Amino acid sequence: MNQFIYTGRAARVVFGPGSLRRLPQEVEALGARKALVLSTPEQHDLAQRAAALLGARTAGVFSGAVMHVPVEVAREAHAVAQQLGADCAVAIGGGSTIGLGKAIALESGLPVLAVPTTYAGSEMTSIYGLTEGGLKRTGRDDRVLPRTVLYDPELTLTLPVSMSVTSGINAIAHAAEALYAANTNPILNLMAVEGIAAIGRSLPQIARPHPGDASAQARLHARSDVLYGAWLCGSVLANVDMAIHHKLCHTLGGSFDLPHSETHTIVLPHALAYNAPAAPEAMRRIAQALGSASAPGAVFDLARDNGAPVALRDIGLRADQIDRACDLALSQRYPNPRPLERDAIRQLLMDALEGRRPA
Ligand SMILES: NC(=O)C1=CN([C@@H]2O[C@H](COP(=O)(O)OP(=O)(O)OC[C@H]3O[C@@H](n4cnc5c(N)ncnc54)[C@H](O)[C@@H]3O)[C@@H](O)[C@H]2O)C=CC1
Ligand SMILES: O=C(O)/C=C\C(=O)CC(=O)O
Repeated sequence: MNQFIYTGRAARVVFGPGSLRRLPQEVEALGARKALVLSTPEQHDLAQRAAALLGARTAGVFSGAVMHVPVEVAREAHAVAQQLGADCAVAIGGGSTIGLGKAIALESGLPVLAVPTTYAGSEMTSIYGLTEGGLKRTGRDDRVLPRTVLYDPELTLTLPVSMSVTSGINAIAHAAEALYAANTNPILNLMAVEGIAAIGRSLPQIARPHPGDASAQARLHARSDVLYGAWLCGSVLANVDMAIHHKLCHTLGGSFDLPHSETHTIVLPHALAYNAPAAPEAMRRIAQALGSASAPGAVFDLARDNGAPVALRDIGLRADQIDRACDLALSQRYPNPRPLERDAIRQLLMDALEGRRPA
């Protein structure tokens, strides 16, 4: 029998090709007069484009966003926002840039307008992450939830194929863990399955388009479908507890400096295999959404067949770091369908290190 608590989140979502053009209206609708535009150094030109669209509503551009939001960068960006008298932050980019917007909001309460250009899903969550002294901590605070999100699939056309695949699987991870979270509910399950299915069917079209699918329209259609899936997957992450998969990835990212979406992509099949005996219904739904008989196998194949890395060794982890990663991951308590068993988690990490396909 259903029994659940569901808190709807209040973000305004504008979705569709060309949505970026609505930026000035949407900043105005927030009641803001001066926006600080945030980006990574690599997306400085895009930030300048957003600033040009905003015209007199631009306070300035800060292009210093860095993955996992080091506290030093968060403090610097907050100081710049104060100096320039910004009353709103426009975060244009992936999870790193949106994370920086969240860090400013956490400190100052400034509203954030997010324009995501990857599939990480951070724009839909009130989860923030900050890294200090080699440790990443995450928290939840409603102040950091972006008030408005502009999803413009045209902005994702430049996302390299490799990053598109790993970022899409990062989004699948949110939905997969939602399906076995103790605090999930029927609405979230629907969104999770739909999100996984959209990403599962359209990622291969981005990575390996058939000759007939190579037109600009077909490419945009596939990008739009994956972005739609990412929106759903981010929305479900916002409402559930993160379990072993996300905790392992945060440990590997925060303490071993591994890249975020690649780490998610490699660890997810093994985290699912770990939890499979304790969460059979979630596995059935994930497998079905991906058109397969096995959830761990389907995620592994989606990565491998579309050119993503499948071994932690290949993105910089060494075998002699596994024990420390295991200790760090076990040093926190968090809900997980299967109890946290050291030997089995060590084996999970070894399998991920070597890139073995889960049985
Ligand atoms: N708080 C939350 O709910 C979530 C937070 N995150 C956080 O987000 C960070 C990772 O974000 P990601 O989106 O994976 O990567 P990212 O934001 O670090 O982007 C990776 C690189 O790709 C570039 N890039 C992004 N979009 C592009 C595009 N369309 N075209 C060309 N280049 C583009 C960026 O400028 C950057 O150089 C991590 O710190 C992670 O913890 C991720 C998911 C959810
Ligand atoms: O670091 C954060 O901002 C917190 C959450 C996530 O990164 C979610 C994820 O692991 O994709």
